[in-house]
Amino acid sequence: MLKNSVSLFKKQIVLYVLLGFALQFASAYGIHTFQRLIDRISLSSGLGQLGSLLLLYGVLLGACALLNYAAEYPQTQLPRGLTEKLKLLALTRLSNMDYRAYRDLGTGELIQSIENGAQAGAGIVYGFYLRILHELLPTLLFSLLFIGFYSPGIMLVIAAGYAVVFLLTRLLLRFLYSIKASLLASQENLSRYSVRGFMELVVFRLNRRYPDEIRKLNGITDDIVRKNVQIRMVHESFFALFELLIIGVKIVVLALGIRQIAAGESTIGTVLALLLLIDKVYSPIAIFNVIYVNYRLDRLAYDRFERSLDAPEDRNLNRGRQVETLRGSIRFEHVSFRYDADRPALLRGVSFSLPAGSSTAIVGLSGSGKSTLVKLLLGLLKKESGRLTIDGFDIDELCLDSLYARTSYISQDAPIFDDTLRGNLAFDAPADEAELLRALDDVRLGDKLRSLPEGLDTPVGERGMKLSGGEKQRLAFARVLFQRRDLVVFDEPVSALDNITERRIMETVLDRFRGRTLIIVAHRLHAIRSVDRILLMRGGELVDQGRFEDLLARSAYFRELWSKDGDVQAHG
Ligand SMILES: Nc1ncnc2c1ncn2[C@@H]1O[C@H](COP(=O)(O)OP(=O)(O)OP(=O)(O)O)[C@@H](O)[C@H]1O
Repeated sequence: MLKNSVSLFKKQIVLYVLLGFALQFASAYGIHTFQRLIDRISLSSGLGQLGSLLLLYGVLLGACALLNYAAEYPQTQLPRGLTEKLKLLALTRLSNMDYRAYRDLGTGELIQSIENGAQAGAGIVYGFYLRILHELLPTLLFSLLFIGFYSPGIMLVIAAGYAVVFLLTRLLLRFLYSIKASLLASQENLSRYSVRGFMELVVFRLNRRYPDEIRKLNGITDDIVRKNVQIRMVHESFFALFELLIIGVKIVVLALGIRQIAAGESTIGTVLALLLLIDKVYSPIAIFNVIYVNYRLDRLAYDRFERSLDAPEDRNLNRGRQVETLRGSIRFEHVSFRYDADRPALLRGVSFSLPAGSSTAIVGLSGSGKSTLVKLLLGLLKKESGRLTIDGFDIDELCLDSLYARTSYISQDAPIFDDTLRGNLAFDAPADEAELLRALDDVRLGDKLRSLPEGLDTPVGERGMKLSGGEKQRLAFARVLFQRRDLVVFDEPVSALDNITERRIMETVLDRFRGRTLIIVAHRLHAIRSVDRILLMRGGELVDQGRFEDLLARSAYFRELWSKDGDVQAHG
């Protein structure tokens, strides 16, 4: 992902590096010009040329200021741009991810890991590689060039200083590495616990868990603050030691310089220029050590981020035979599936065949595998064995994205997302307002809509929090009615509806989708009495199938379910 995001900023990167070389050349040449100026004045020689030297010095200082200003543009754009693009690339990867791998990711941890990882990725590119190319390399190159010109012997003192700095850094890194690793883990934990606390107010309030949750988060926050302070203090100790080292080198150079001036072997200008160049030549090495430490720490966060998104892609989401038209005949032949390799298969040898344009209900007790079956049929989960065809084509050969263009699905868990009513019905696609209203009227949400001052532009809140459970389900129904796709799959769409609303909506749905393939997972059997076929699931097996009356007549298990359903209706 890092390479992809870098390739988006090629031009800015080249500009940034060139500006760095130009700037450091102007700066080092400026010091050299300064030395010549001082020597002309102190030695009172050639004062006639002072004006042109002064002008050159001014031009070089001015060029430094302008180049510094010009560098502000890529300097601001690159780190921000790289961070944001990495986040987008993370979402792109997520959008193609295998559904099961996605289910295994924890939202809170993932969000924090993406935030940390995107910043770390930008830190690696901008804070490390580009800083070396833009600043450290040119500074070092031009400073050494001019120092070599004045006094090659000083290079030895500089080399000895470099060795000390490197030894210090190695010690530092080992220490910082372990603090950073545990800091990242604490940050992800903090995010995980706070996200669940923020999202699940009712669960935590009614179970009276907030004081404990806050206490737990308090401990983690203290730990994060402590580790951040530790990292900072260790970093700063390096700078303090480094400054002492430079002071030592400068005193030695000054002492030698004074002796040489007294002996007439050097000039005041040369000693001043050397002192300035020593600062310049050491600063890249100090900066390098700090950014190298940061680079290694960023790598830690970035690798964590890559790992969390390093899940397999859905192999036929965007590949395979395009579904141009969908008649909707579905066939399962001895299909088996398991969630965990070390546990027995959940679905075993399931076989059935649904003609195009028929309506089917899948019924059975909780945990019998109904939702799993539906997710296999939609290609979200992949079967372990057997054959599953849609319109005669093996689902593994179909391009799922083209199947989804012709399919509507309402999942069991909140099918509503954070947007307006209009957004939840039509996403961002332009939609005919009258049609949207008709769909809302069909699910008895028309009156509610007309009472809202913002109408279709009313926000529904995160996961539809501003709607009742039944309104959420009805809004999801309205989306499906509005979409009018060829294959429609509902996974327990009516659990939050009262009997009267449920019956009306089911009648509307069966009527509107007559002639299209309709599959409904249902707990309440009275709602699906009129479907063409019922699949009866028990413990991961398809134990019977047929019309409602036929099953009632021949299946004791179906009668048992029906009698429980009757109890609910009688008491509900
Ligand atoms: N991601 C998963 N990993 C492991 N096991 C899972 C996973 N999802 C579901 N299961 C298990 O598979 C079994 C069947 O689940 P499924 O959701 O298909 O049942 P269901 O018949 O739709 O139940 P319900 O009527 O309660 O929705 C359950 O025992 C469930 O715990």
